[in-house]
Amino acid sequence: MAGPIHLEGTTLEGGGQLLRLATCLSALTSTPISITNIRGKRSGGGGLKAQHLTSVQWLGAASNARISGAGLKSKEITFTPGSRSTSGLEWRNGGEVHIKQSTPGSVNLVLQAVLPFMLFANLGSEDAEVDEEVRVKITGGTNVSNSPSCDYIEQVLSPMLSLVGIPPIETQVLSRGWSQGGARIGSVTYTLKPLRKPLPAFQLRDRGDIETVRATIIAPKNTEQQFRDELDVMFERREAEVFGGRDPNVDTTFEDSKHEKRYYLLLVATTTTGIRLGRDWLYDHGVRAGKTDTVISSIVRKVSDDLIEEVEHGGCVDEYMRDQLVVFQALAVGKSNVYGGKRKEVLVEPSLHAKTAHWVANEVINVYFDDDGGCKGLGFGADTEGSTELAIDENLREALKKLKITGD
Ligand SMILES: Nc1ncnc2c1ncn2[C@@H]1O[C@H](COP(=O)(O)OP(=O)(O)OP(=O)(O)O)[C@@H](O)[C@H]1O
Repeated sequence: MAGPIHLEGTTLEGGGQLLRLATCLSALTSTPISITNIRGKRSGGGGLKAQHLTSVQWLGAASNARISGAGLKSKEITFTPGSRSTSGLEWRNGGEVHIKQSTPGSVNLVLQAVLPFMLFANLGSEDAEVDEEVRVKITGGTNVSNSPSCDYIEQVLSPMLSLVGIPPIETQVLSRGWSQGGARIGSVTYTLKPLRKPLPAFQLRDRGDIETVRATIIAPKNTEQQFRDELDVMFERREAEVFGGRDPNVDTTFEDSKHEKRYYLLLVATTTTGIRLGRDWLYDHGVRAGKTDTVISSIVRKVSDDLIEEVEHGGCVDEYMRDQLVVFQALAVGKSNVYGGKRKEVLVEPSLHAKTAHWVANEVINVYFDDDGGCKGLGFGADTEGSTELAIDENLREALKKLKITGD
């Protein structure tokens, strides 16, 4: 029998996303994998942090996997899932799933690892009551640097997934949990509906015009007015860059961060075709007396610069969505396309995270991403994997051409 598929953890981005995607695809498709040098490109020696370990253990339990080597800081694991037919619905526990972290590790990186499993796992399982909702409560950090915030999940990821055919995911933040330095553990409940049918291929090609921008500010209460004023000035000055020729439509919400060192801003643009582009920044340092204005204006400047860059490329995904959609393209039935936009007439290259996700999907389930962001998915859960299209061998196609019969 062939051994597990080996993945070298320093490949491309070489971080935690490689591990999350690989174990999730492994668990779903019952494909044994081994990963060496886990998070090998991260400082501090790499290896599994609590957040990564939580995800691996949850996926392992849900797929009846044998896991060897998994512990805090471990750099190598072998993950051998049991047969999915025996996993059934055990992981759902009557529609409730509770994943506890005792550290403020990002709840949304745990979600990133487990969500595709939860959505797809019951496809093809005869006993599955697939229309039942699942409430997933995860504790940890709700707003953590270098990861999606709960606000991003609610305002960007969930609406984008709805556009590609995943039922809307409802977000309920029960309490905020902030990352290191005065860490606080929070919790959030996501309510989702596992898929009843294989995911059809999807096309995200038409960006449309920017219709609205929503600004979400979470900061110490006494900074609300400064933030609002700074945003008003920015939008007045940069209206044309954000909205093109359309009337500006900005909606701003403010929440007290209840933490003197936590300033968070998320800007989300929604287009006429329903596309969402989001950019954010969590500023988590102390602010010296008299410097609050400077800090707020640099947060607003940075996030608006980033959003405008996303608007200007004309693509249907922001940098982060692009890698987070990869798993859905990889599992869909048929060829999905995601237009990433152009800068100076040249296609925007996928980020290193996106290229890493392409590589992992190729290694574990043998699907291929082309340079334009297209991928013919595995067709997970379909009777014949990947086959809504009639598969015609190239030789046969040539022969048919000679007979003037097309196979298209
Ligand atoms: N500001 C953001 N908004 C939305 N998503 C984000 C943001 N920053 C990062 N991400 C996403 O979070 C994921 C981070 O992956 P990464 O491999 O860096 O994870 P990690 O577990 O933090 O790894 P490591 O600890 O090894 O850095 C990627 O999917 C990336 O798109």
